[in-house]
Amino acid sequence: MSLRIDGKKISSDIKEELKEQVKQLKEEGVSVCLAVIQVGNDPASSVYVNNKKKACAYIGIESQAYELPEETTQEELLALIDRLNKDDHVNGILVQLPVPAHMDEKEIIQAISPAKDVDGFHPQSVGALSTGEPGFVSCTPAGIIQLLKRSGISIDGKDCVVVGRSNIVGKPMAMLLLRENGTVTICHSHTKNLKEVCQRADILVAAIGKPKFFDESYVKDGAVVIDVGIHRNAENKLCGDVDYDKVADKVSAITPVPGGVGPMTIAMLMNNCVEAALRMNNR
Ligand SMILES: NC(=O)C1=CN([C@@H]2O[C@H](COP(=O)(O)OP(=O)(O)OC[C@H]3O[C@@H](n4cnc5c(N)ncnc54)[C@H](OP(=O)(O)O)[C@@H]3O)[C@@H](O)[C@H]2O)C=CC1
Ligand SMILES: Nc1nc(=O)c2c([nH]1)NC[C@@H]1CN(c3ccc(C(=O)N[C@@H](CCC(=O)O)C(=O)O)cc3)C=[N+]21
Ligand SMILES: [Mg+2]
Repeated sequence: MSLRIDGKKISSDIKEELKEQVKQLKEEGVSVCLAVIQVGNDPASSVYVNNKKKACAYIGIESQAYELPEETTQEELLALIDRLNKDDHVNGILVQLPVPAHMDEKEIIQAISPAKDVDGFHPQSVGALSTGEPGFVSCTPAGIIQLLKRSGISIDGKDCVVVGRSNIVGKPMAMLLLRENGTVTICHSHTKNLKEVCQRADILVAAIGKPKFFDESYVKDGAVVIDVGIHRNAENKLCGDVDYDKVADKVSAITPVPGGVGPMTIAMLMNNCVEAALRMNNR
């Protein structure tokens, strides 16, 4: 029997804590406001953006939604970001990724003030994470650390294998596991003997974006498996990078998709917004 790590429950515990904190702050005259920018209308992005708005409403965070047309120019988007950077009422700014192909994602990320970078994607935030300075941490990996901690799973001294090296998931994940004193290996598409490397993991984080890629042959008996992948099939059913049914019996703990890492990403975004408001008010 393995533990099914309940991200839905843990994220709702965190949202409950944040709701209480936001209520307290309001009484002290401090409000929290997140600006969410979506360019174009990719349906998957719209689902996530909606989940973010709902979470804001639940916690008592004001959300401003900017739904810009696909044809928006880079200059128009940069002008909006500049305006939001200067608006003292706005604490967090998020540009939903991916942006349309004609836009420069790197320049957009760098335009957001690090003080409002609740996604933790700005190079200054990334640098702060790696040197241990205060700064915003990418929500998905931060959420995974919370899932482990709140499930009583220790990271200290464990062999951690992260498969995937994207700037928003794999790399910050590795850095956070290192900060928690894990022994960290990062794998990617050039890794030789991927299966053998994964079989050594006490904690395996799957973030490659390939549906049900990891079956029982990739995991050690009793390992902890974190599934970051999210895929929607023709019947609108969600699955992860891990073949849950094949892996679950062999491991000590595993996150499901949906209801695992995804809800935690949203909860950590809310946490970063509250953090941004606290800092802007010198708390
Ligand atoms: N639940 C959540 O909150 C979130 C979920 N996601 C999901 O997580 C998954 C990963 O997202 P993201 O990090 O943005 O993905 P990217 O596509 O940016 O990165 C994928 C990474 O996986 C590596 N990779 C791809 N195929 C293989 C393979 N066969 N063997 C080993 N490594 C491989 C790539 O290697 P290389 O660098 O060599 O190309 C790359 O580093 C997606 O399914 C995404 O939808 C993402 C963000 C949040
Ligand atoms: N600037 C930016 N910041 C992001 O944080 C960001 C982004 N762009 N682009 C896309 C990825 C993906 N992402 C998810 C958020 C919530 C769920 C989530 O709530 N998942 C639910 C299911 C949701 C559903 O029904 O589809 C679950 O797994 O249970 C998933 C994925 C944030 N991302
Ligand atoms: Mg994120």
